[in-house]
Amino acid sequence: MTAKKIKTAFITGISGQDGAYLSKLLHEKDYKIIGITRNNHSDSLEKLKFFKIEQFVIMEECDLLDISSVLNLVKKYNPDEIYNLAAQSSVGLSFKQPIGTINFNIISVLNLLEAIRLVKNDIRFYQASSSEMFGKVSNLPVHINTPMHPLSPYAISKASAHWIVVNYRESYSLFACNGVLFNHESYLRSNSFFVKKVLQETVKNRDKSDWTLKVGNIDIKRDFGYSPNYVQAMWLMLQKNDPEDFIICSGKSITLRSIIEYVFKKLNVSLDRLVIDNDLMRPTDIEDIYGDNTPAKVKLGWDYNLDFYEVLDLLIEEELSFFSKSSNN
Ligand SMILES: Nc1nc2c(ncn2[C@@H]2O[C@H](COP(=O)(O)OP(=O)(O)O[C@H]3O[C@H](CO)[C@@H](O)[C@H](O)[C@@H]3O)[C@@H](O)[C@H]2O)c(=O)[nH]1
Repeated sequence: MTAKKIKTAFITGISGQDGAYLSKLLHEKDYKIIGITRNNHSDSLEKLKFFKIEQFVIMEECDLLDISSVLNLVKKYNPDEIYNLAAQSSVGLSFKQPIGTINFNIISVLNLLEAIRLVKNDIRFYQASSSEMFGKVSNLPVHINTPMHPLSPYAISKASAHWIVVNYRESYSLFACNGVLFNHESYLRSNSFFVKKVLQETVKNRDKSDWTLKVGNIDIKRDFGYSPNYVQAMWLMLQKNDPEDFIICSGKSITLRSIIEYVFKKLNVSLDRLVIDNDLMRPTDIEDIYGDNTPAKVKLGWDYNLDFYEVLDLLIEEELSFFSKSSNN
């Protein structure tokens, strides 16, 4: 009997929400995981500690803008798979830091692909691509070939990275693919993002008489899903026989206002607490977007049927439970 080969995976951006859920998934599948962060601070491990898996991940500090560091790391571990989740991932921040966002989100991808091409061209590469790059869409749902009209520096950077991946696949026959993920949430989401901000602030402050929830444009629609299920699609994409890009989404959009109304109702909070703050509006924003997840379901066997209100029920429960634990400590 031959022993099962242990696969090695790099996860860049391991300290984020998706990094933690993907680490958990790969750990359950017996992968050797190399977690790559910009700074190896103890807070990079926070989300891995949530699942008590930090001791199973080898952490490496690497500046993805520095090709020599990337080359050395690839030579050191000879990974089978690279999941590139590292990015300046905030659309809002990208308007304030357009050059930093565009520089990092494009050059880091090029460095990783160059390292694969030069060192070991059978490494399978997953790129965290984004629905943001479709931007101003005139025909919904979005398909993988829908024309792009990016509306932010972040979206422009992700569109460029997306095409770099396609170009390396077509030019050098690399197993490189884009997972075009729409908004996806979880308890581990950073609180600078809309859904987590609404949940965390409301659970924490709802009994304070002077508290208000300040938000930007909430009369727009987005396609929201659940992160633990979305990382499964990332893994499935790298197990296929041939590399291909996929849209990963729920298939439906809902207004941000309806999310606030749902959360407030569940937590008995009056809508008088809602304040629209013009400073939180973006110079441009997508009005409505949802995608077609049929190819992911059919070709990858990806299973996703959650309605976002079901996801919200789950997230409200988790937020309440962790908030009461932290208040009791
Ligand atoms: N963050 C935030 N967003 C707000 C607020 N008020 C309204 N919004 C609106 O809420 C929507 C969602 O914003 P975010 O949760 O910040 O996420 P995002 O900009 O859509 O980007 C996320 O999803 C993309 C697609 O998967 C990712 O590519 C990106 O990295 C990020 O995870 C945006 O239209 C934003 O303008 C607020 O107070 N805070």
